[in-house]
Amino acid sequence: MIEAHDLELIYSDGTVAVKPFDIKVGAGELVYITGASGSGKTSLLKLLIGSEYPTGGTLNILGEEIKRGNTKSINKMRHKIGPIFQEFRLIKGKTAMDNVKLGMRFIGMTPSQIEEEAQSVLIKVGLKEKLNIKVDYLSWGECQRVAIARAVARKPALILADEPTGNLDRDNAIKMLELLASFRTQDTAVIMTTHATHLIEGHAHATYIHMNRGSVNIERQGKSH
Ligand SMILES: Nc1ncnc2c1ncn2[C@@H]1O[C@H](COP(=O)(O)OP(=O)(O)OP(=O)(O)O)[C@@H](O)[C@H]1O
Repeated sequence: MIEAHDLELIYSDGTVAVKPFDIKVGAGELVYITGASGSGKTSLLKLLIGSEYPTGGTLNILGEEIKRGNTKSINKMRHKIGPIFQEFRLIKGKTAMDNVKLGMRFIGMTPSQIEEEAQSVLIKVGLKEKLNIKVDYLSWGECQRVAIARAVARKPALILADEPTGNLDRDNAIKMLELLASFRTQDTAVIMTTHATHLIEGHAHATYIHMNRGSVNIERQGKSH
């Protein structure tokens, strides 16, 4: 799914956000990217979403070579991933259902399949009562769930979430981590950044990417699936 060799990201002002490292992520893996504030977690995730380009090394995601200028490959890759951004990027004035359905436009389902799938995923994330409410009237936590539903309804091969526990109290953070981990299947890998190391430590069958000032240390616990 992901294969990186000597992958590096240095921003144009010279900040070394990700120091060269190698990794392979296979189908069905659950990967946590952890580290202190400013250690490079979001920068690494941006490389994996194709919103930053490697300044060194190679990166292949879902069979596409990710490098500056490879627009076609990057667009192809983006169609196969489900990103969940910190700021959600929902469309205001549209309902939860509409937001999820808009994310499913290009995946070759019939309108009735789209309707059915969008509804089923929104129910799975706990929004059965809010399907037809405009996102403008939903709470922060509910908007987060709409964003998750929109990402997973496309049936992506890779789900990538940036700091999904950020604004949540301990109990809700645990539930959110469990919800995201539940989308891992034999064909789908789930990757997320998180500050909440105390909540994920010891999770069997997970890969941990520990970041420290751009240095990357990878630890695998148990089998990946
Ligand atoms: N666009 C940018 N240009 C230059 N430097 C940047 C840019 N974005 C981030 N940085 C710097 O790169 C380093 C890593 O930042 P990054 O946002 O990846 O860290 P993080 O671990 O995700 O932090 P946080 O947990 O606070 O979100 C930091 O020193 C940050 O200031």
